[in-house]
Amino acid sequence: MRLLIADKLHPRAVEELSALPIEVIYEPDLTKESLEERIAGVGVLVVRSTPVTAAALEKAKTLHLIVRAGAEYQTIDVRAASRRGIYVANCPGKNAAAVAELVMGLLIAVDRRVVDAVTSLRNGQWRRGEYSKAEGLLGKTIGIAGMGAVGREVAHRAKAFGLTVAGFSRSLTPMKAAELGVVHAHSLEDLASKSHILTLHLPITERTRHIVGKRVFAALPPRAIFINAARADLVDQAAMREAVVTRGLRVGLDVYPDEPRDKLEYASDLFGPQTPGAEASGTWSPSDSEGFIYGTPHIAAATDQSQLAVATETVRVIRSFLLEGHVPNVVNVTTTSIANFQVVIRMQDKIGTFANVLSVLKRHGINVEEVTNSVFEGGGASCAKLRVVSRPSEMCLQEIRAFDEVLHVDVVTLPNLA
Ligand SMILES: NC(=O)c1ccc[n+]([C@@H]2O[C@H](COP(=O)([O-])OP(=O)(O)OC[C@H]3O[C@@H](n4cnc5c(N)ncnc54)[C@H](O)[C@@H]3O)[C@@H](O)[C@H]2O)c1
Ligand SMILES: O=C(O)CC[C@@H](O)C(=O)O
Repeated sequence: MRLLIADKLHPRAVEELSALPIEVIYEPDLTKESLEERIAGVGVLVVRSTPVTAAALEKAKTLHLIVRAGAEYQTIDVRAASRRGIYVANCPGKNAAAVAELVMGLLIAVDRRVVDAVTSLRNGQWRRGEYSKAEGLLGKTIGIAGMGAVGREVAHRAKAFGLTVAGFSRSLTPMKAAELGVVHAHSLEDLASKSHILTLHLPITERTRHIVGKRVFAALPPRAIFINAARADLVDQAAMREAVVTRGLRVGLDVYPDEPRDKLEYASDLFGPQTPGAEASGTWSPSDSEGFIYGTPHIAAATDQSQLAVATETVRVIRSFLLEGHVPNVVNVTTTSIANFQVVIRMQDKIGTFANVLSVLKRHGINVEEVTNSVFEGGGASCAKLRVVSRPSEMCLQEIRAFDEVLHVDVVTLPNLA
């Protein structure tokens, strides 16, 4: 089988994958288009940000598994993969610490105007008075939207800075919030109204797209700090820029709506003055009462620690698939079965017995949803468990029992498996 790594992956993982019984092809520069040309004949695909489209999957006749070496998987057409019976797995939480570290970095950088202070020193200036006006973090409240892997890492670090943590998240109940030591918010606006700092750690979905707009910014106090190291499309960009001008919002970003993929240039007016008509110049820096935007070029997950943790998890997923037939972190296998009954069949482990049982079920119009089969020591007998939607009739069961090789047949109503 062939394994194609279509993005940069930590060298240690490439080495470990090469020790598995699979031919490893490392092509980190593949793009959406060139992947379509290279995917034929591949059994396992590893990607980070290279998109996997339905068009590529059309050509992926031998593909079994796609591993996204990262947290989310929206760059993969998961529906198209599911239609073709291809597993999609990810590496949840493995880069969370690195993202949280950058969030804390952006937070302090924004509060202390570190970037402008350094720029000023680089220009030969000593503007100590101007850069001595930070508000400080101790005693403030940070609102965390999305208390998943990254959100919790941020909470942990924020507490060490003496911040009160408030959280809003889909499944965060007041009781769970109390257990985590965070103030519970029942909505994003409620969270903003309780916070001096708002940081986003939500996934992008149809429900969360542009979830942060005018009302959320209006609920934040003037001069609040806003951090987004999650996804740009969570935010109404125009509303954010307006809040910078009208409410002195101070912003730290790692993600952008128009991130360049294969270029080294990024022409943007985001980091200059936001006031309409104000001229940007190389030496412009915000006054101490002005809002502003700082940014990093989508590097939150890019620490060596994080890349190694993600790569190690990628190897674990592939090794488990190849050696045990099990896919950890799979995201596209249904977890809710429509089966209502389990047919338990003990039989002699002989060629054709199982096929005979299936042909009886087929004749009686019964579709099998899930199957497990265990072989007993010595190899003489096996026990198959077939999950089905409708209860097989007595006649159907009698036909199965009539085979000499069938030792016992039982039907159990799910989820009562005793
Ligand atoms: N900048 C980067 O390099 C970088 C790196 C890693 C992750 N990320 C992004 O950070 C985000 C969070 O990552 P994570 O690993 O913590 O994910 P996660 O799945 O562990 O956490 C997401 C949290 O959001 C909550 N949530 C989902 N939908 C919600 C909704 N509609 N309303 C309220 N809460 C909702 C979930 O319950 C969960 O607690 C993702 O968007 C991810 O892509 C960015
Ligand atoms: O691979 C990367 O560096 C991007 C990471 C991040 O955006 C993710 O979704 O995990």
